[in-house]
Amino acid sequence: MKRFSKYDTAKESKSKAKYSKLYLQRASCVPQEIHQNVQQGLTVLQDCKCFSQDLVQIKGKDVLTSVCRLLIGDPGCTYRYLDTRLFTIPWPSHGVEVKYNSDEIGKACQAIKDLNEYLHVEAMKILLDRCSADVEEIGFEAKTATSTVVKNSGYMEDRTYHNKQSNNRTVLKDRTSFNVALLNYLDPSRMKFLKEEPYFGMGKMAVSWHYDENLVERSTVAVYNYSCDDLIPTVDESNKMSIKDRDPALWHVGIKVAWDIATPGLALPLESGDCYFMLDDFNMTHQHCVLSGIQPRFSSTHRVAECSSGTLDYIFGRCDVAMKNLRKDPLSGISSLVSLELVYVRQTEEIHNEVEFEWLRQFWFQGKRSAKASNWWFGPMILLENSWREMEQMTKILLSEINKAEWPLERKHQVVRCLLPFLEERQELRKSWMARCQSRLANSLPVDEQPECRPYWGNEDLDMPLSFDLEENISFLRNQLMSADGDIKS
Ligand SMILES: O=C(O)CCC(=O)C(=O)O
Ligand SMILES: [Fe+2]
Repeated sequence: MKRFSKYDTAKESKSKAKYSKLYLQRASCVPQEIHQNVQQGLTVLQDCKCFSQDLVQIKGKDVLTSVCRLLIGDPGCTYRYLDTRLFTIPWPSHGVEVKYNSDEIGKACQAIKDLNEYLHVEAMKILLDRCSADVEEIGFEAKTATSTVVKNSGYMEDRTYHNKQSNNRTVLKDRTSFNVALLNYLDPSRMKFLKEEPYFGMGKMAVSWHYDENLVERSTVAVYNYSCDDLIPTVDESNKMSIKDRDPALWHVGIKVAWDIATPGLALPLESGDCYFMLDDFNMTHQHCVLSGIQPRFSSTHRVAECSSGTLDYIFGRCDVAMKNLRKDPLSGISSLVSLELVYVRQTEEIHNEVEFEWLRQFWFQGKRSAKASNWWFGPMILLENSWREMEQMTKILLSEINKAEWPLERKHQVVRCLLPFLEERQELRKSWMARCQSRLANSLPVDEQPECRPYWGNEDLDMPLSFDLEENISFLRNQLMSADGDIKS
C-alpha cells in the first residue's frame, strides 16, 4: 500500500483539502528574465564560496546542516533558527551603501531581490484571488439565506465592504513582504550520508521534517527551486529500490500534516525553475522536508522574518537605552552610574547579555563567513562591541558600589539579588559558547568558517574592566547574601 502520494496523483478531495494552502507555480509561468538572472546569481554565489553549512543546535546538541546556506535580505536584518542567528548579506537598498566583494556578487544579490519582489507580487495575487473567491462564496450564502434584509442600507454595507477589503489588503501585504531570503545549496554526490525519510518511505532527505521558525504569524513562505539538470548522473540502484513512489532523480518537497503520520504525506516533484508557496497558516498546521534528487540543487526561500528584536536598529536602540545610565565626568573622565534603582540595574544587565549572546557571540561563532560576499557587518559589530565594553564597565562600577559599606543591608541585598542571576547566566553562556567554539565539529569546518570565541580576553588584559571568568564576582555576590551584616569583604 502506498504510504504517500505524489502531488499530481493526489486527486482525492480529502487529501487536496488538507494541502490546499500549498500552491505550486510551474517554471513556465515565471518570466524568463527572472530564471536567467537568479540561476546565474546562485551559480556565482556558489563559485565565490558564499554558501556554508550552519553549525546549529538541536535539543542542546551541535549539528551541522547537510545543506549549505546563505542569508540575503534587508540591510541589518537577521533570521534566527535552531538557536542560530543568521546575518543578512544586504541586497541593494535605497540609502544604504553596500560594498560587495565583486560586481558579480552585487548583481547576484540584486537578482535575489528582484525574485523577492516577483514572489511578493505573485503571493499577493494568489491570496487576493482566494479572498475574493471566499467573499463571493460567503456573499452568495448570505444573499440566499437573508433575502429579506433591509434594502436601503446598501451604502453602508458597501463602505464596510471596501474598508474590510483594504484592511485585508494591508494585512496580506504585510504577510508577503519578504525581508529575507534563505538560500540553500546541496550537491548530493558530495554528501553520502543523507537521512532516510522516517514516516512514509520517501527516500533521502536533504532537510528533515520541520516548521519554519521566526516568521511573522500566518506569513507566506515562497520558494524558488533551481536544480542543475545539465548534470545527470546515473541513479544509484540501491537508492532506486528504496523508494517506489517517487522518482529518486528528482528533487521533491515533502509535506505532512503536523502531529499526524496517518494522513498520507505528499511528495511534490520540483522541476528547475518551479516555485512553491506555503500560504497563510500552512507552516503552523503542516511540516515540510526536502527530498533529495541526484543533481546539485539550489533553493531560495523567501520569508517574512519576525524581526522586532532582530535588526541592527533594534539592538543599537537597546545599547542607547543601557548607555543612558552611564555618566562620564568630562573633567576627570571618571565613569559612574546615573541610578542604582533596580529597574535600571536590571535593564542594563539584560541588555548586556542580549548584545553579548544574541549578537556578538552569534556573529563571531560563524567566523568570517559573511566576509566572502561583503564586509558590511564588521563596522556595526565593532560599534556593538564598543557599547558592550562600556557595559562591562557598568557592571564593574556596580560591583564596586555593592562593595561599599554604607548601604542599608536590605537595599544592598536587593541590588545583589537583582544582579546575581544576570552574572550567573553570563558565566554559563560564556562557558557553553566557548565549548561550542572548541568542539570537534567546529574544528572540522574550513579555516575561514571556523568559530571565533569573541569577545575573549585573558586576565593579563588590563584594558578590560572585568575578567572573562566571572566565578570570583559571582562568589562575592553570593557571600553578600549569606553574610548577616552584608559587608564581609574578602
Ligand atoms: O529548499 C526547499 O525547498 C525548502 C528548504 C526549507 O525548508 C528551509 O530552508 O527551511
Ligand atoms: Fe523550511
